[in-house]
Amino acid sequence: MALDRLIEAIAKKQNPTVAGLDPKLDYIPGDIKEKAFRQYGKTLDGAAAAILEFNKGIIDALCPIVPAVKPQCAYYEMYGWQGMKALHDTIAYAREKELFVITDGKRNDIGSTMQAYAAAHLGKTEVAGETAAAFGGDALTVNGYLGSDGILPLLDVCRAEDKGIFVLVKTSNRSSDEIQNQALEGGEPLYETMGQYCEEWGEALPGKYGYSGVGAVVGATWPAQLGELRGMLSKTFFLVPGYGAQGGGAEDAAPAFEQNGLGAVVNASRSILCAWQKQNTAPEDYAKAAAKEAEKMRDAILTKIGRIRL
Ligand SMILES: O=c1ccn([C@@H]2O[C@H](COP(=O)(O)O)[C@@H](O)[C@H]2O)c(=O)[nH]1
Repeated sequence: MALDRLIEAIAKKQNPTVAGLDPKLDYIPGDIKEKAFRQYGKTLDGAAAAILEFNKGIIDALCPIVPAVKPQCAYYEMYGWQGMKALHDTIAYAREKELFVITDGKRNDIGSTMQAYAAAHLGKTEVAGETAAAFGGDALTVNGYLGSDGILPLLDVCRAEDKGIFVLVKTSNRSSDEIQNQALEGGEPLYETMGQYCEEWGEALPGKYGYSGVGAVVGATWPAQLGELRGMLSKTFFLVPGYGAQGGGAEDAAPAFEQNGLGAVVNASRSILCAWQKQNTAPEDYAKAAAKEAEKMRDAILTKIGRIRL
């Protein structure tokens, strides 16, 4: 089961974090952009070339440190098909370096359309009897708020292709309580019900460490809810965004973990990608600065949760 691979990588590297690859052009050193623009002009091709070179530098520096990366589709889609090619090439490069790839697409739709998303991001696409993996990540973030028919098609693909999903349960953004905290008939907040669905959907994808292939997204910006959901959802592994730029810290993320240090992987994107700007590092050392920031994040979380034991 795919999340077993993530869990093993977390334990091997003693690092329960994932580096987000959200490569805005503003975060990319001038030299990389100028080189790409000289070759392709200030065009979508030029932007995509700069993004790919930047990402490769980040991946090279981070692959001994982090178990996983999380490219956010939006930052690639905004550069058209050229950006989507950079997403494809980034995923392929990260997997070559044996990193677990969580594609952050937050996809959802009716069942038939979900089959297409499942093929695109987790499985294979059929072309006249031949098949090919379109993007080839290891897991995809999805929105469960359309209900089971939007999730079930993914589970078949996850089982067949050894992939996983992370379902939005309690998102990190400030206004997530407007809808996700609404009390249902029994008085429980909506996010709890979504969490229970993750446990139910996960029964189809059991894993060897007690967690299923259906994970939940729960923000580090909501530590009380993180702890509450950790207590309720014993088989659901958490993807925890909101660390760093959104204000969450190690203490906030800690309730996502069990006593053995398992249970969650914490994401940071901007704080890692922009570390060179914050630390006032020379632009050519952007990847070293990212590695330093990733180590700092790892150490801060390990100080709170202790050694990770399988
Ligand atoms: O609840 C959610 C779900 C996803 N995200 C995504 O995670 C990263 C966070 O980036 P930072 O720069 O570390 O804030 C980004 O891709 C979001 O789209 C989230 O923040 N919250």
